[in-house]
Amino acid sequence: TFIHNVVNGHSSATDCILSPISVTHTHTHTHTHTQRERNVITVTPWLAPVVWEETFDKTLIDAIYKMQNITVATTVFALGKYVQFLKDFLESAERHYLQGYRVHYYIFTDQPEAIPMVTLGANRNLTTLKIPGSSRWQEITLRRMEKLEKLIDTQMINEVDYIFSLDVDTKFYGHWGAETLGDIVAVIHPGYYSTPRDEFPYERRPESQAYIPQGMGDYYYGGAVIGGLVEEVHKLAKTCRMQLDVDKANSIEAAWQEESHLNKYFLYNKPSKILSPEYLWQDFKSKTDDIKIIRFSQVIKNYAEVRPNP
Ligand SMILES: CC(=O)N[C@H]1[C@@H](OP(=O)(O)OP(=O)(O)OC[C@H]2O[C@@H](n3ccc(=O)[nH]c3=O)[C@H](O)[C@@H]2O)O[C@H](CO)[C@H](O)[C@@H]1O
Ligand SMILES: [Mn+2]
Repeated sequence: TFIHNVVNGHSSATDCILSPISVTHTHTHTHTHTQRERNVITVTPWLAPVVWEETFDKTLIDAIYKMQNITVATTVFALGKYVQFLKDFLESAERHYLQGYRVHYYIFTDQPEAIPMVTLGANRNLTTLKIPGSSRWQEITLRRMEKLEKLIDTQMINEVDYIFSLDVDTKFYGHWGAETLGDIVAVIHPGYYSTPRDEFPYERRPESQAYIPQGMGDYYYGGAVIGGLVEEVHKLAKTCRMQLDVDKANSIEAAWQEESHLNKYFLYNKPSKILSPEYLWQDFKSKTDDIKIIRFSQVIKNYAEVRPNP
């Protein structure tokens, strides 16, 4: 292997993503001035890998997954003005996302006629699913769990192996391959990867089903990427949907809608693999030394212009 890990931190509770187990990566071949030190975790305290550049061997991973002839469903929601993001999302996915794998995009939209013509590669398909629009953006993101659950129920169990649910206001800039596949996969939110745990924007009101008490929680996960085996993602979507229903009945909406419920779910059902912020960056943020490559990123958007309500 081309990496050796030097574990030099404490292995106790997680206060901050950079501190729980500090792992320093060093190339075995020494290049003195180009080498940048990273101080990031590559495995969680429950022994799930955190995927960063240089922690995996792409050729070896492809050798494992190519043999399995897998299909990866990819769901994306584009309602209201968010249809404008589809072209860049799809074109960049066709350049970088799971190249060489069977990919089936499912696009939920209120405007099927607005879906751009994008030439898809071999073994890549796209299905459009018409759903009603909404005058509240919160309602749109909240409904993703229910739609995901129903989609898996109705057409996926026998057709698809893995699934990713992705935000549409995004673009791929670099390799996103089979190293992202796992039983149940979360991504670390780029805005909070070096934030102390007690400052994570979890839902803090006990009245909500998404409640996470101070002192608890592992990481702050982004709602823009959820992935895993179809059965596992179904369980996640169904659980979150039921919790969202309870909140709705109690007239409470979690701080960050379905993202809050996702974080609650992952507190009690640990992800088996975690994607580093290389897999969910934000275009307005400049690259830090820990990030060697930006693979997928939120584009800059004018909230007031694209969302149906403030
Ligand atoms: C980086 C990240 O993790 N972003 C999360 C964050 O803010 P974001 O600012 O990323 O939320 P957002 O406005 O992108 O909404 C999430 C997604 O809902 C869809 N959409 C939304 C509004 C609309 O009018 N039309 C439409 O299609 C679209 O697929 C979009 O990508 O919090 C949201 C919930 O509060 C979601 O959890 C997002 O995933
Ligand atoms: Mn987004």
